[in-house]
Amino acid sequence: MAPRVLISDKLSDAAVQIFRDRGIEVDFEPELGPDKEKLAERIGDYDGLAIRSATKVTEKIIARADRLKVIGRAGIGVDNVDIPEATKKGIIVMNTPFGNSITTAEHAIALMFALARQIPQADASTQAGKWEKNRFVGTEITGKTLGVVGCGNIGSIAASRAIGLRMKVIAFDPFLSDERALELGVEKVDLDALLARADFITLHTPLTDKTRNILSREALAKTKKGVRIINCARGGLVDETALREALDSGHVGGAAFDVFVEEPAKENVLFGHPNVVCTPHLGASTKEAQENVALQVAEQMADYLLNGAVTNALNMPSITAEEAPRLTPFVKLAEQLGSFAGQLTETSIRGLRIEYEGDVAEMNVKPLTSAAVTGLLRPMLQDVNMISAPVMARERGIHVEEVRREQQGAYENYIRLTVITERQERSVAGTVFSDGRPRIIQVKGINMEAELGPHMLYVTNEDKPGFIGRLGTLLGQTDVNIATFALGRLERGGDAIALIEVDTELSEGMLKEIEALPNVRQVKALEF
Ligand SMILES: NC(=O)c1ccc[n+]([C@@H]2O[C@H](COP(=O)([O-])OP(=O)(O)OC[C@H]3O[C@@H](n4cnc5c(N)ncnc54)[C@H](O)[C@@H]3O)[C@@H](O)[C@H]2O)c1
Ligand SMILES: O=C(O)[C@H](O)COP(=O)(O)O
Repeated sequence: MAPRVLISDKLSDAAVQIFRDRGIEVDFEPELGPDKEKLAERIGDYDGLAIRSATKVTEKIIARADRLKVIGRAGIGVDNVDIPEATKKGIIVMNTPFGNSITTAEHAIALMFALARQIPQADASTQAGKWEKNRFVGTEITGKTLGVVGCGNIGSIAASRAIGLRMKVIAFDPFLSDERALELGVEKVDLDALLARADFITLHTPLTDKTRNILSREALAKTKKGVRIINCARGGLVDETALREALDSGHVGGAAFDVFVEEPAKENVLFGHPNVVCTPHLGASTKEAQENVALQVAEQMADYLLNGAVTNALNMPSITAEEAPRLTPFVKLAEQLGSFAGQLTETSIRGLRIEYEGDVAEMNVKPLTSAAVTGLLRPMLQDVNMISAPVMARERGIHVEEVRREQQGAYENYIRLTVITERQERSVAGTVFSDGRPRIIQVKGINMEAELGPHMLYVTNEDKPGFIGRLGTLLGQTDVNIATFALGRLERGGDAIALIEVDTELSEGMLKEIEALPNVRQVKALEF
């Protein structure tokens, strides 16, 4: 069945065409985005949801999204998506981090000019027939200082445009390296220095707990008299009430806002001030940017739904379209190894070491590690998936270590997973043969070769004659059919392991009877 995608926001038509060309069924219903009730009713029918900022993908929507595999944001900000809930449910959230950056930086520069020359006010006055030449005396921006708060993709483009306009650019961004600042030609400063020196301040950070009200009342008080403030990033970065007061007192000379604490902003404390310029979240709204993000998000979502390739996901490591088919059998092996170890572990897990050897060590092992952790945690946490597993392991204090060795041993590729508990370390290893099917090749240091089926019987025993016959007879007497039988031992007469695939689920009573056989140490039914 072809995957189905819902576009619930005003995306460029280009996205619809891409989905169709790739054989994906698509419903383009931009009116559903703002209608939470209707969206909740419909979301259960779709594998993919493509959005901009008008669709709020809340916990409630996600709870009804039983088929949903991917949410694609045609744009940058994903603060309208409940990512932890999506993660719990195994839904990938992806965005298009660069497609609208230039356009948004240009909007910030446009707003800076609008403030410097009061263009919207002068336009309104002129068209009202007033010709107020003396009222609109502006300020030249050449030689002025622009303070950039958040010098990432958009902030750095805005900085480069401002440098081109012969401004001096200073930037506050704790994650901006000295090398990058040098390369951009900006001076790295702390926030207080930026506030004290900037003639214009432009904000380009995401809205986080750290950046909320980064321009607070106190911060605004530290700015230079007459400063002009531009916000094209997110509402909530500036205390709007405090800014209004600073505008009223004349301390702040002007403010140009594209984003607001509450959107759509039908009313706002900034509205009506003569030195305020507002646009309705237009930062990304150019034909070029909208085509970029729509095309990109549709391609990314189609790649994921059709081939398992992951690009620009916020809750999953990337997998390219080329590597996706190659990784698939290894993902299965890693999950089986994790599940094997998880089902045998009864005490709390402290750590997990995953060793990749041979060919597989040269692959993108991040998804394999996620699969191994998923398998390991599933016996304890039913709802875990490849997307949520790394977060869940971290939350439970399970330290995950990846080791890669490119040299080959006896196998072309080899994955060994070691679970570390308070009491012991237990390892299980496997490989993928050229038939693309995973095999278990070592359990607790004992070599064997077993393919895992849905119902497995795991028995550890002392290597003594007669054991296999007794076990076979017992299973036969109770009508349990053996599909495959793999054996291994440390040495003659030493520890031995039997891994047997049976056609039916094993009852508790059956397991007890096997446990009672001579020389048996441990018996476990494993499900895969
Ligand atoms: N108005 C619009 O239509 C529009 C369009 C596109 C993007 N945006 C918004 O613009 C913002 C920036 O987007 P981007 O693509 O440049 O993001 P980005 O991730 O490339 O850059 C953000 C920068 O903020 C910095 N930062 C993080 N925390 C900080 C802090 N506490 N103090 C200072 N700097 C901090 C980061 O180090 C990073 O360099 C986002 O919020 C995005 O949603 C708005
Ligand atoms: O984060 C973004 O990409 C911008 O805020 C654009 O939002 P929009 O797609 O709703 O215009």
